[in-house]
This record gives sequence, C-alpha cells and structure tokens, in this order.
Amino acid sequence: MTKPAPDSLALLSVAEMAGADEAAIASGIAGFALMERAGRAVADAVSRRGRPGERVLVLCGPGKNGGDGFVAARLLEARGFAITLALAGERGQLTGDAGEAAAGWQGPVLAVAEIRPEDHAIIVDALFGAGLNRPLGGAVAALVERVNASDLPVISVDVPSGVSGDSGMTAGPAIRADETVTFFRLKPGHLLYPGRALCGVVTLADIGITAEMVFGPGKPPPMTFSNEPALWQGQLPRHEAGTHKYRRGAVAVAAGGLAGVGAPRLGARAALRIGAGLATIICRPEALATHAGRGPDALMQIAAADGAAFEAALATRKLSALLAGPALGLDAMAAEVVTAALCAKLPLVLDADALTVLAARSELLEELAGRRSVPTVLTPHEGEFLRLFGDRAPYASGASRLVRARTAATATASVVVLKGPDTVIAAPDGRAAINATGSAALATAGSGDVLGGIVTGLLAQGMPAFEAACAAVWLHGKAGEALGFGLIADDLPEALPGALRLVAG
Ligand SMILES: NC(=O)C1=CN([C@@H]2O[C@H](COP(=O)(O)OP(=O)(O)OC[C@H]3O[C@@H](n4cnc5c(N)ncnc54)[C@H](OP(=O)(O)O)[C@@H]3O)[C@@H](O)[C@H]2O)[C@H](O)CC1
Ligand SMILES: [K+]
Repeated sequence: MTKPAPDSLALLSVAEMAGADEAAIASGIAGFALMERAGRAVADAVSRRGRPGERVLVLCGPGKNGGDGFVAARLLEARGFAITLALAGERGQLTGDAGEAAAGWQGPVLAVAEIRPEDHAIIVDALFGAGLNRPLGGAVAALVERVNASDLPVISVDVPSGVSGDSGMTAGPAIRADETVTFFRLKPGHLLYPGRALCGVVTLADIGITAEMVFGPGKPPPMTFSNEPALWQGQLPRHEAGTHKYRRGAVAVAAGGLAGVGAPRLGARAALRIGAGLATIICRPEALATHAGRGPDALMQIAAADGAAFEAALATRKLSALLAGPALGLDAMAAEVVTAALCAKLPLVLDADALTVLAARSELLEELAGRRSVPTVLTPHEGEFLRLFGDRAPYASGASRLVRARTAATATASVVVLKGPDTVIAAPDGRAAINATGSAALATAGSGDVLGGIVTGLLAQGMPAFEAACAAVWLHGKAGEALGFGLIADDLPEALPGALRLVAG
C-alpha cells in the first residue's frame, strides 16, 4: 500500500484554513490565542529586519488580518519601535478577536488617507488576508499604490493584501511584499503567480495549530500539496542488481516526418536518462534514415507509414509507456496515431502536437481517456490548454490555474500537467501539487519535450502517474536550476543524473 502524502506538504485553501482554525478552537485553544501568536510571529519578522527606535507603519484592515496587525503593533511598541497605526475601517466596528486585539492597542489609530509610507523604515501589511472578497478600491487602493511606490521593506500578514490565498491571483491593486508571514501551512496563493512573486520570502509560523487537530483520524486528507520530493520519493523506481533492460521499461516515442526529428529525440533521450531500459522512435518512413544517423546510439527507430502500421509497431515492441506529441505533426496520420495511442493499453503521455490534434475534440479525449485502464498524462502549456479546453468556465484563463488543472483532470480522467513557471499537476482523484523548482532558463525550445520524456520514462518504470508527473516536473526544474541561463534543451537530459542524485536514496 502506498503511504499517504505527508501533511507537512499540504497547501490549505482559505476555507480549509478556516476549518483548521475552528478545529484548533474546538480542541481548546482560544481564537485570540491564535491571533496573539500570529501577531507575535509578525513582530518577530519585523524585529529581524529592523532595530528598536525605527519607525514602523502598521496598516490594519477591518477583520482578523487587521487583528494580527494590532497585536504586532502592541508587541513592537513594547520592544521600542516607533509605531504608526492606520485602520481601513471604523475602530468601533471591529468585533470578536479583532476587537479584542484593537482594545489592546493604546496608541492612536489614523485613517489610511492620512498615511505617508515614506516617513517609515518598515511597513506591516495587515489589511486583508483570507477574507479578501473583492478588489481593493478607494483610499485603500491608493494607499497600496503609495506603499508599493515607496520601495520600503514590506512584511505582509498571511498574504499580500489584494492577493487571493486560493489562487494567487489579483483582481486589482495588491501589496508587493518582501516577506509574507503565514500560519500553520502554506496556501496555494503563496506558490501560484502572481501571488508567488508578490509574497517575497514566505515565512511559515507555528501558532499552536497541530497536524493532529487538522488532519487527525476521521478528518478528510489534504488534497493539495507543494511539489516536494517527500510527495513521491518513496515511489521512485528502484532497480535491483540483476535487473534487465525490459524490466526497466521500454519507451516508444511517436514521431512525425523529416520536419521535426529533434523534439521526439529529446523526449526519448530524457526517458533513457531517467532510467527507462529502452527507447524507440516510431517515425514516418522518410525520416528513418535521419533518425538512424543521429545519436545517441542507445536509441532505436522504426518506421510506420500509417495508423495501422503504427498500431502494429506498438504491438511488437514489448512497450511499457508511450509519448506522443513532440513534432508529431498535425495531419491525418498524426490524428490516427493519437487515436491509436489512446486506444492502446499503454501508459501514455500526450504533449504538444497531440494536444493540438485533440483540440476542438476534447470530447474524444474525454471518451477515450475515460475508457483507458492504464494512466494517461496530458502536459499542456497555457496555449495548448486553451486550445484543448477553450476559454469558458470553468477553464477560462481568468480562473485559478489550480482549479482549471483539477477540472481538466477530472473531465479527462487523466493526470494534467499545466505547465508554467508555477506548474500545476492534477490527478483525476482530486489530488494536485504546485511546483516551485526551475527558472526562466527553462522557457526554451524543446524543454517541454524533455519533460514529456521524463514523465514517460518514469511511467515505463512503473511509477504511478500522479507521482511520476510530480517527480518529472520537480527533476526537470532542478536540472534547469543546475544548468542556469545558457542552457539549451539538449543539455537537460544530461543534467538528469545530477538531479536524480538529489533524491535517489
Ligand atoms: N485562520 C487562522 O488560523 C487564523 C487567522 N488569522 C488571521 O485572520 C485572517 C482572516 O481574517 P478574516 O477576518 O476572515 O478576513 P480578513 O481580515 O482578510 O478580511 C476582513 C474583512 O474585510 C472585508 N473585505 C474583504 N475584501 C475587501 C476589500 N477588497 N475591500 C474592503 N473590505 C474588504 C470583508 O468584510 P465585508 O463585510 O466588507 O465583506 C472581510 O470580512 C487571516 O488572513 C489571518 O491573518 C489569525 O488571526 C490567526 C489564526
Ligand atoms: K495582508
């Protein structure tokens, strides 16, 4: 049996975090005690950056995020900082824990319109957190613009105000923070852009909520994760001495004609580098000689002139996984290949041209993938995702990448890897992970072909599809980080052994 994913990697939605809050209160911790600890963690972050005597501007909103700000202001004043506190709202309307926190603040409370951020050394943004429910407007929006223009260090409480904790999206002005202090577990908005960039460094503070309170027996398991090795490391292929190449898995890559011999080769090479025992390119007859003349020698190639020949090639090769898409082409033969690939009883990765072939035929994908008894992984970038699923709810590009990937995974009964600087991996069973490895150096021709090959290579070695996709995205990112700028996609497979050494036990 596979071990459940570690809850330390859980990302909590705003609603789940509210549930965690309630669970902690139900187990005997007072809500105000949580707020005290949250405020203290924020004050500690300010103390690490500044010295007593410095002027700190604390911007408080009308809810509990503001309450955390009032607590931080009180503690910082006691530590000798000179506090200016501004409230977006009426002091008399603060209720519950936030009212209690405000009552503990003895100093003046200014209106946001009067505030000059530039008169301060550090700014605490406790305007809005989990309760943000509309774009910032009026005097608060103007203040946020002034704070961002000041270029002063900003520490945001929970999330930068204006950023959705669930999606990382902004619907108007938002604080650009240097540091964000959040509580108990990260939220998707800390890892999804633009939130990820607006957070600055994310500090996770313990406020007394324990994993046992939130994830204990009888509680629903977390479904959203930060993509870290602990999520999939235990399922990485392990090969015992005495294994042979077929036991390590045989990969096929469906290629097109002479116009695109590079992309499928990048995929096949990556599959070999990640540990598949064999890799074969199945190409059009006119491209066979070209493929045969190119390295690495470990790669094999066979020709298929039509869909039937392609099916026959699949049947004769003792295959364990198939990659279709990189430079496959968009013609009738490509469509036959994609249909045959979906009908074959082989773990399958569909990328690039295969996704375009299926675009406007997502019902075909839903039907065929839904009937498969073996895993299907789709690896679209934003453009391919748009072509495949359209721009209507729930897939509209204005919606959260997490929601879109999840919805697509359920609809197609496939693992969906929605690629980007914050790649989301979603499984049809509802699990999803957000990746944070990699850099802009990976936004280069052929990089996606390599990723497709890594996923296929891991599937061929028997790794479950969600874990294989998560591992592939993480390793691809690490290979990119190791190479840095100047990399070309050809370098990435060669950097995989180094990336693997980071996680292989
Ligand atoms: N969950 C925990 O364990 C803890 C959380 N803490 C902190 O609490 C906040 C969440 O507090 P909450 O009161 O739920 O929400 P906010 O403070 O973010 O928002 C409060 C109200 O603001 C109004 N609102 C929302 N959006 C806007 C806007 N764009 N402009 C103006 N006003 C807005 C809204 O009220 P309305 O009635 O006007 O709709 C919100 O209710 C969490 O982020 C943590 O910082 C803890 O203290 C520790 C424990
Ligand atoms: K905030």
